[in-house]
Amino acid sequence: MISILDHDFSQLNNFLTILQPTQLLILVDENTHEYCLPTLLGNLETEIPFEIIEIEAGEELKTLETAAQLWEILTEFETDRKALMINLGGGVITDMGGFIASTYKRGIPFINIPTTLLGMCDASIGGKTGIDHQFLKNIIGTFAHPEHIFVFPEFLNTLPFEQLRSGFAEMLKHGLIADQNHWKDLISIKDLTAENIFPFIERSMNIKQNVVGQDFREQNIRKTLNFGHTIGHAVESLFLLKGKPITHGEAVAMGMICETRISKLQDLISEETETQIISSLRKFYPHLDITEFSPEEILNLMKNDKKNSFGNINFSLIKRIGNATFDCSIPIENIKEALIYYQKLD
Ligand SMILES: NC(=O)c1ccc[n+]([C@@H]2O[C@H](COP(=O)([O-])OP(=O)(O)OC[C@H]3O[C@@H](n4cnc5c(N)ncnc54)[C@H](O)[C@@H]3O)[C@@H](O)[C@H]2O)c1
Ligand SMILES: O=C(O)C(=O)C[C@@H](O)[C@H](O)[C@H](O)COP(=O)(O)O
Ligand SMILES: [Zn+2]
Repeated sequence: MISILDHDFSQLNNFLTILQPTQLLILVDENTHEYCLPTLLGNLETEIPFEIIEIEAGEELKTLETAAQLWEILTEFETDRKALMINLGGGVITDMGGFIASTYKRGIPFINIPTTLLGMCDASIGGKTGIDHQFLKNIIGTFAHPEHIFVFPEFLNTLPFEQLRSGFAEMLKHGLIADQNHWKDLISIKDLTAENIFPFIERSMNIKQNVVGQDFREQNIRKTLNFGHTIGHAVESLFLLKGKPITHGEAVAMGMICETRISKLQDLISEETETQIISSLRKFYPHLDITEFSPEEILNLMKNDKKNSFGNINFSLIKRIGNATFDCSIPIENIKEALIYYQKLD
């Protein structure tokens, strides 16, 4: 269940009164500690004891090492199964916090309070939790729904532009895979500001919720939410590995350009549609220099994509704007051609 709330914390307070957890564990990173926690604490009306757990910000921390530290902290706090984890942050915090909560003592309840655009429109919804391992994105994780998602759009006021643009990529993806009008609305935005994006956030949340509602464990249609991620995740991992992390949304935007090209190479879309999608994405996202990565390196990482089966790299592709398909096994030559095409766009 999702509640979008305009500085109204009463629903959250009522939720806590009804649930009566034994303890609150509020997971934050250094930035959400500074920018979001004071608002949350200033509005919580509860006698339930709480602990603040802070980790450093960034994808680099979404690891097994951090997970082990967090599990240890919970045992030190003697956290029991009736405690509630509150994930206050972006996708790193909700992925990591959801993973810790869903595995500690085989699972304690958790709620997500997303503080980034990406978290609000995508990561906090749908119950995919997890961590990266050996630079493979989300390779260890669980499917576990939060008890509730509380969205306070005011948290976007302190979000840096690059992070807003990152979340916007997932919104564009929602338009491309499920709703032509949403895509049109989004690409018409001239200036990417929280104020301009705000009217379209709920539509993105609904698209994600609707898809997840049909296929929680990603056996079929949920794979369309992974459009842009087969290549995007591999490239995101490589930048992380080289110590030059990029945002998830930048990687997904690059992945969507390549996977749109693949959709064309597979004759799923016309040249006109291909051009429209790629030129719109390029308007919002700077070109990524991937020349230091060979196509083989990228392909190698894609071998561990979670959508693969029987040794095939399976893609989710576009059939038309607002409609996607999945489980498309693509010849290696076409994948390489799309990567070379992207390099030449610079
Ligand atoms: N589970 C899912 O369905 C899902 C979906 C999409 C992405 N993801 C994952 O989410 C992660 C990316 O999430 P993200 O983009 O939110 O990154 P993030 O959590 O790293 O947040 C981005 C940056 O913004 C800062 N920040 C957060 N809220 C802020 C605020 N209100 N004001 C100022 N700064 C703030 C953070 O400290 C961080 O530095 C990736 O690991 C990605 O794989 C998961
Ligand atoms: O919720 C989903 O399903 C998605 O694919 C949404 C993606 O935007 C998100 O990045 C997700 O974490 C990717 O999942 P993964 O299974 O490819 O790790
Ligand atoms: Zn994503």
